[in-house]
This record gives sequence, structure tokens and C-alpha cells, in this order.
Amino acid sequence: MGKFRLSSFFHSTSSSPSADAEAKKQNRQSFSALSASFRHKDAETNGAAAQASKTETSPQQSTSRMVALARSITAETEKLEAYMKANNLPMPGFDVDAPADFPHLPEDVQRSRQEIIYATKELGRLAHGPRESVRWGVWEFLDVLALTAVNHYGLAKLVPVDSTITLVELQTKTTLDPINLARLLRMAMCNGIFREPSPGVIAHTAASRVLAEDDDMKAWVGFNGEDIFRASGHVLQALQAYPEATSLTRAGFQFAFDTVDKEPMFATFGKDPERARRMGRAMASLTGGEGYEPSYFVDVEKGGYDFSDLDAAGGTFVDIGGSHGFMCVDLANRYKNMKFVVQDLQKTIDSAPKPISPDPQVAERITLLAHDFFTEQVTKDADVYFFRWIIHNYSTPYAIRILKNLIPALKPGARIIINDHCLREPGQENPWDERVMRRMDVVMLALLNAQERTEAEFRELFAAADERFVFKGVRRPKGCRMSIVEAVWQPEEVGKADEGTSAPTVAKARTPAAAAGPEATEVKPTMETPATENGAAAAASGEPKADEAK
Ligand SMILES: C[S@@+](CC[C@H](N)C(=O)[O-])C[C@H]1O[C@@H](n2cnc3c(N)ncnc32)[C@H](O)[C@@H]1O
Repeated sequence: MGKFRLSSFFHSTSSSPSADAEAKKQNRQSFSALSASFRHKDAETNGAAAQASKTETSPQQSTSRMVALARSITAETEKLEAYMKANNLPMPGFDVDAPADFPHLPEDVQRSRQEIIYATKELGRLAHGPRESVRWGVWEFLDVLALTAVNHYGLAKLVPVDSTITLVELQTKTTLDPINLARLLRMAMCNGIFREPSPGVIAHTAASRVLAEDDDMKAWVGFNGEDIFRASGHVLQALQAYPEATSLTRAGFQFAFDTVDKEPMFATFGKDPERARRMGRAMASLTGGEGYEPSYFVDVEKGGYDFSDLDAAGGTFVDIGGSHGFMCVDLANRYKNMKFVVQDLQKTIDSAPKPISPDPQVAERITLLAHDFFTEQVTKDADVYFFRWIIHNYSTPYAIRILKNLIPALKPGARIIINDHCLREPGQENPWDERVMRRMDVVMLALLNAQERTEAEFRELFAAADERFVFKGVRRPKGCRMSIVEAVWQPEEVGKADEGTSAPTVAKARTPAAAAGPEATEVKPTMETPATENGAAAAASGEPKADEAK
């Protein structure tokens, strides 16, 4: 996909006043044109969507943009509905017995669905107008508050699924007083959560029913509404106090929960099993969902990583922070000769299922090993060192430390594979995925002072850890939000240009220390990153007690 050049979009080369005025007009078009730029690329087979995106969008013609969007919405909705009818599928709805999920849709129908979602959003913004969009956009936290309260008080389980309950009766089952119960419920109803078929009578919708029946979703709402929401509310305070935003003990989370300079989030959760469990379930709900399935890495047919060469050679794959080893089990089911080591903190290793697989041929090739990735790597001479959902949990100084800890174990040619989000330039992602990934990036800031990374930032990360890591690039299986980032340990290659690229790209340095190079990014045992018993700068890891954190 070609790079979108912001500079040509936003900067005028003319100095004449009329040209400047024209340039300003052009700049005002940028946002709709940005989203259109995605649709041009990815919606080529999507006739109506492409039609909408081709529509000229000068401010004077905003009516035609609105109409184009409306037409696109109609056309894509008709496509979606035709598919549902042709396959005897129930129509989408929020009635209590409507299905909570869409079935797996073919690619073109799924694209229609996405187009409806972001075209309706854009049309809504146009209809609100800029000022009112800003005014009411900032009130969206109140939607989160209402949903969080509904979830916290377990209201969904108190309302019968197949009948109704009066507010008066519902109130007797909660500690909320009548006024607060009614106002929070009615706020949630504005978003399709519960309904009030007649005054004072409450009934489920399909959305509130999800909260009654899906405990992982309950955990997702709880973790987001009670941990991330609170942490986010303190991000500005954290940034004002510590603008470099790299420490695990100085994020919004610590300001929210009064643990600044005391402990990382993982340690806080480690002391509170209920909260840790909630986070674990919330993450299971997210990462088991659409676009995150492990099969995107394992199945070569879906664009996953092909380990046939390693399998033929009986190579070794180390999953660092591999939790209970589910990735290794899936890989071992596919590759019958490779060996696997799952490394995690002691507590996680102890709680892994035993045997790890019912198939002895699989189980005997997987070793579970307690290892803290903030200490020197103990599994020497493996072929692959794999990090999934690990590096994005850490700001650059810590991530560099994790990579450096591999070095004593590495043989020439060893591959380091990171499986994380990889951010693209703004406007290159479909708007749905862009929103999810940008939000995740900010969640990482709020909880851990960590970040999602761009390709250039991954490249810089490896370069800062050691110049003998040769960056191989980033690949993303179609339909998956996670990318496969790879570097190879090539001590003999020092001084040569890295493979597949003309010159190292200079990334926007989010951390001055990272840009300054490995020495500057050394994690020293300090109050922020206290030393552990064995002398490693390991407490930066989020502490061994944090092992359930995802
Ligand atoms: C976000 S989860 C990722 C788990 C798994 N890789 C996956 O893809 O779902 C982070 C994992 O890192 C582990 N972890 C946290 N700190 C660690 C450390 N210092 N050393 C080793 N593992 C650690 C946690 O126990 C957890 O299993």
C-alpha cells in the first residue's frame, strides 16, 4: 500500500493571500478526504463505497458528500440484508431475542458492514456540524459511566430476560436509591442497553442481555469502566508531572489509584485476585475476538508464519510471556518436529494445564519454564524467540531491556518475532481498525506509559537494543489486526545496511532516551524501576505477582 503523504496535503507552497485562502479551504477538506483515501484503496470491489469516496468534498459541496454517504449506506445495507435473507439469517436487531453477534461474513459482505458503520458515523458528524460534534463528543464519558454503573450493580442479571420488572421492584434488589437507579438506567437506554416499554417498567434488549449472560463481557466492561476509565481520567495529571511518560509507576493508573512511585499496575492487580481475574477475562474476551485469533499467526493459509523449514530441522521456538502456552500448542499441532519452550512467571507456569495438551506427541515437545524476561534469557541457541502481546506493554526503555536480555542466548540467525499491533500512517487503516488501534495505544499510555508502535518505531527499537539485530520488516495477515514483526540476530552483519531496506528510517522518537541510543535507554534500578532480589532491573517488568495481567 503506497504511503500517504501528509505534507502535500496540509502544506501550501504558495505565498499569495488568495492561494493561502484556497489552501486553507483545501485543508478543511482533509478529514473526509483522509477517510476517503482508505476507501479508495480497500474498497475497490465495493462499488457504492468507492462511489461515495470519489465524490468531491469541498465545503460548499458538503450536501453532495452527505448524499453520497447516504447512498453508500443504502447500497451497502441492501447488500448486507440481501446476504442475510439469502442465507436465512435473522436480521440485525436489538430486540431481546435478536442474536448478539453477526455470523462470520464473507469478505465483501463484511466490508459492506464496515462501510455502514463508518459512513453512518461520518454522516452523523456532518449532520451535527463541527461545533456540536465537539460539544457533545466530550460527553461520551457519561455513556461509559452509565454502562459501568449498570454493570457494577449487576442490573442485567436482576432484570428477567423474558419478562419485565418495575423500577420499584428492581430498586428493592439493589443498593442504588430509586433516583440514581432510574437516571443511570435511562442514560444507558439511550445506547440501547435496556428499554422502558411503559413508564417505570424495565425490559432487556439484546445488548443488556449480553451483560446478563456473558461473564467475559461483564469483565470487559468492568475492567474498562472501573480501571481504564479511572486511569484515563488521570492521564493529564501524570503527563504534567512526568511528561516523558515512560515509567511503569507514573502512569495515569498510579495517579488514579494512589500508587505513584510505589508499584506498576500488574503489581497492584497481583495483590487483588478478583481484579486480576477480571482483567484476565476482559483480555480473553478481546483477544479471542474478531481480528485477534491465534490462527492468524499459526495458519499459513490465513497468512500466518511458515515454520516448515524449522520444523524440518527440528528447531526450537521460545514463547516469552507465553502465558499457558496456547500458541505453542496450536503450533505444535501443526508442526510435528519442532520443540517449544513456554516461558512465563512462576505463578503463571504453575497454573498452566497439565498436561498442556491431551495429545502426548504435542505435550512432550512443549516445555514450561518459569523465567522473568527482565533477566538474562536462559534458553540458549533457540531458533525463534517470540513475544505476543508483550512489547506493547512497555515503553521504549523497558522494551529495549527485554530485547537486550536475549543477546547472551542468541546464535547467529536466531529470529526474534513480535506479534503486536503495528500502527500505520493515519488514514491508511480502515476507520474501524484505526479507531480500535489508536484507542489501544492510548489505553497503553493510561495504564502503563506504554505504547503501540509503528514499523519505524519497531525498527528503531531493535536498533537501539543492539545494531546486530537486523530488522526484517512487518507483515500483517489479511483480516487480522496484529502484525508479525521480525528481526534476525546477525552479529556478522554489523555495519551492513539492514535487509530489504535502503536505509534505516528515522522514526518519530516518542522517548528522547530511545532516540539517544542503547546507553541512554539502559534501565537502571531506581525508585521507578527498583532492583529485585537477584539484582536485575527486573521490577520494571511489572513484578512477578503481575503474572495474570494481559
Ligand atoms: C498480555 S499477556 C500475553 C500472553 C500471551 N503471550 C498472549 O499472547 O496472550 C502478558 C504475559 O506476560 C507475562 N509476564 C509479565 N511480566 C513478565 C515477566 N517479567 N517475565 C515473564 N513473563 C511476564 C504475564 O504473566 C502474561 O502471561
